Amino acid sequence: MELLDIRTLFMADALVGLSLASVVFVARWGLPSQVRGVWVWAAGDAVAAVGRALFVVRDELPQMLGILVPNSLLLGGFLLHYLALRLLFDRRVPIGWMAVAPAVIVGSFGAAAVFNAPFSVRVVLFTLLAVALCLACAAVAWQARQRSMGARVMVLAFLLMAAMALLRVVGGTAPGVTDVFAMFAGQHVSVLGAIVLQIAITVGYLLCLNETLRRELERLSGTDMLTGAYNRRGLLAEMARDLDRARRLGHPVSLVMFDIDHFKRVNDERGHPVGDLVLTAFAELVTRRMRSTDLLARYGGEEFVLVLPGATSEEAKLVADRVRREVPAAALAPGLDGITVSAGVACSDEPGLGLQAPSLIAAADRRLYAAKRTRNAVVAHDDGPGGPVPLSAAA
Ligand SMILES: Nc1nc2c(ncn2[C@@H]2O[C@H](COP(=O)(O)OP(=O)(O)OP(=O)(O)O)[C@@H](O)[C@H]2O)c(=O)[nH]1
Repeated sequence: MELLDIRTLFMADALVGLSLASVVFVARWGLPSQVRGVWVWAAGDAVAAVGRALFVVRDELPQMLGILVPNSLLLGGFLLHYLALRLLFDRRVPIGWMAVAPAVIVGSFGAAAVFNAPFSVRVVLFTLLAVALCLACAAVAWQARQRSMGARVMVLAFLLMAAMALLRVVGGTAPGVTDVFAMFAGQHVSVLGAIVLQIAITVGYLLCLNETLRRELERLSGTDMLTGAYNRRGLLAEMARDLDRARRLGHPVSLVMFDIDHFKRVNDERGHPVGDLVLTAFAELVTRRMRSTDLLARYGGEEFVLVLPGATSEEAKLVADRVRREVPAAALAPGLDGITVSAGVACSDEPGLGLQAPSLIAAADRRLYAAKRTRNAVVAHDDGPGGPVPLSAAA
């Protein structure tokens, strides 16, 4: 082990950190704006790497700088990683915390330099702060562990990093150890471990980025670009989850299929951009009245599907009829009121339907077709050989 000079290992550690920073920095190009904080992570790797490199040349620096700057940069790297993780996982950034932490780091190492604190005191100080920051990073990653393999890798690596920092205190505070480059027990293991763990942490972060991108891609491929509602693909994926949940909990699921009446006339008389406004405003109107567990999808041109988990047929009829009554007065586009909608309602509780997407959609579609006979109507039943009868129609 003596063959591996500690300064050389510190330098290798710094070079690995700079390489990781470059990889993350380059990976950031072309990412959608929803993925936040990637450059903060790269900056964290780079800042910590510069801190490690400064340790190597610290004998050339005045004592004040030699103690204050490398320690602060190393701990600053952890702080930036903490911030980047909160941004990546869409957690609120604790502004107060982010302002206090650098002041604590700089203040404590400034004091250590001014009062020429012995190495053992500085090691304990560094370890306390590093362990606190590692645990804070592990805690943020822990909250995302269920949906992310990368988060699990990071939790493990941050915890090992904290454990290694604690072990280093044992050798670093032993009698006679006066310098960061002293050959104390565990010194090699701790520097080599830091190299391996910083690679593991950044690999975990890149995995998280990949998972975030995959989720975003899935979201986009299931979303209707114009209205922001689900598209047919998104509807089927989300509905499968709702139906599974309903099977487990023994709840019904209702489905309403809406169709805007005479929509072609809007396009023909007012133009497609106004038609687009009507579609968007209709989706907004329904969304404002939905529960958080309901889902709205644009099923086709001017056809929308509203899924109501837990709602009975009667409740779904009320929802559909409320929308039907509100739409004509809503002025879905400037100067354009009097638009009407028709709807077909189906519920899994009805005999012959059950918790199956195709049968619910087919029943609601059949009833919508019946409602279209009069338009401005809601139909919730198939009614005998004469076919479905509108439950409610315009007076
Ligand atoms: N502006 C706009 N129009 C669309 C879009 N998708 C489909 N359409 C139009 O929707 C209209 C649908 O017309 P029809 O199927 O005849 O239905 P309708 O005029 O509403 O008649 P009924 O349903 O019988 O009341 C067509 O003119 C399509 O061009 C879209 O994304 N934007």
